[in-house]
Amino acid sequence: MSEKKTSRYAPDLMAGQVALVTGSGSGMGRATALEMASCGARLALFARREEPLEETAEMIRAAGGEAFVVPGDTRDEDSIETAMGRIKEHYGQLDVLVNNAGGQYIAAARDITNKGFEAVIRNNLIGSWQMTRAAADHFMYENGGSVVFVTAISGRTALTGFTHTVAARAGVTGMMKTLAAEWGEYGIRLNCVAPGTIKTEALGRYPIPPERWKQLNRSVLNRMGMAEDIAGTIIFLASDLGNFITGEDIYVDGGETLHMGHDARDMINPDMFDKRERGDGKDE
Ligand SMILES: CCCCCCC/C=C/C(=O)SCCNC(=O)CCNC(=O)[C@H](O)C(C)(C)COP(=O)(O)OP(=O)(O)OC[C@H]1O[C@@H](n2cnc3c(N)ncnc32)[C@H](O)[C@@H]1OP(=O)(O)O
Ligand SMILES: NC(=O)C1=CN([C@@H]2O[C@H](COP(=O)(O)OP(=O)(O)OC[C@H]3O[C@@H](n4cnc5c(N)ncnc54)[C@H](OP(=O)(O)O)[C@@H]3O)[C@@H](O)[C@H]2O)C=CC1
Repeated sequence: MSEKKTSRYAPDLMAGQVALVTGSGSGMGRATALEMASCGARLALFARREEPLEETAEMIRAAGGEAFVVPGDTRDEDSIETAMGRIKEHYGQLDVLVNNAGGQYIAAARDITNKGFEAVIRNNLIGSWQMTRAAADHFMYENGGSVVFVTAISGRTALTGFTHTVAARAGVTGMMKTLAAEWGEYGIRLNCVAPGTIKTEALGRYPIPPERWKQLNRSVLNRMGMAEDIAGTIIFLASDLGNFITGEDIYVDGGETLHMGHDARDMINPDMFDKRERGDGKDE
């Protein structure tokens, strides 16, 4: 028997709860699933590829937790229905949904075709809607629950090369707020977490070397975000700690969106505050 992993939160914070995390085979989804399990939640793990999900499940079980793999695609209604049915059969309940799955490609707006735009909207907006609607239909209208969406910092700032996903994420935030207003009466809370640049497997899929990511990093905390930084905030919102929070949008970006109107380092002297260079901060 392995030793139970120590949680940053109380080990019984989510005891008795079942949580479904999409995109939990890697990155922020995996970190969230692992930490929720260490808080006592029983996990349902959802993504397209089964193998990474099984790895996450093994990590949870090795730490003494409970996890169940339900492969599926957030864009495919049938696979969502199958997943909900299997969760009902296996756990009999669903209290928390984390809509974390997503992804896009980088392209200048003038190179994005209508088909490409629609594909990214389907992956990042419609997928989250379909998951949320199914969770409400099958479980949450009756028993209440909590839904957390992972979006992006684009609510506060432009992201050139990402027009399609910026539109999708803005759609998610608007949808979340409206659902929060409509579904409060069912005891369903909905919130967003907007990550800055987070060091996950996904960044490796861009043609940018790790050292370059450090230079590109604009967090005033002088380090890149880690998946655990996002997981902690998702759990805060999803669990009873966030019991009176709904319709909120929390930025977890290390100050990346502070937007200094003027930076005295650029205007006067790059060393006037300290001698560190951008991106040499503690990174992990
Ligand atoms: C929120 C942004 C913050 C950015 C901060 C920086 C940090 C980044 C964080 C991340 O988001 S990490 C994610 C990294 N990316 C990935 O993991 C890849 C994700 N991409 C996909 O999963 C798919 O490409 C898709 C977006 C879901 C589309 O897949 P789908 O199967 O639905 O469509 P396709 O048939 O593949 O393509 C349809 C259409 O879309 C256009 N297209 C797709 N891929 C590309 C590409 N790489 N480059 C240019 N265009 C693309 C294209 O028009 C396709 O049509 P056809 O040309 O094939 O007819
Ligand atoms: N890393 C970053 O800096 C930022 C990331 N984000 C967003 O945060 C979320 C998590 O990112 P991160 O952990 O970095 O990324 P990852 O790519 O590591 O994780 C995303 C996961 O989503 C799953 N997924 C993608 N599309 C679907 C789908 N249609 N149905 C089911 N599962 C799907 C993928 O698994 P599989 O392929 O097996 O389906 C993958 O494991 C994503 O939405 C991302 O776009 C936002 C801002 C910044």
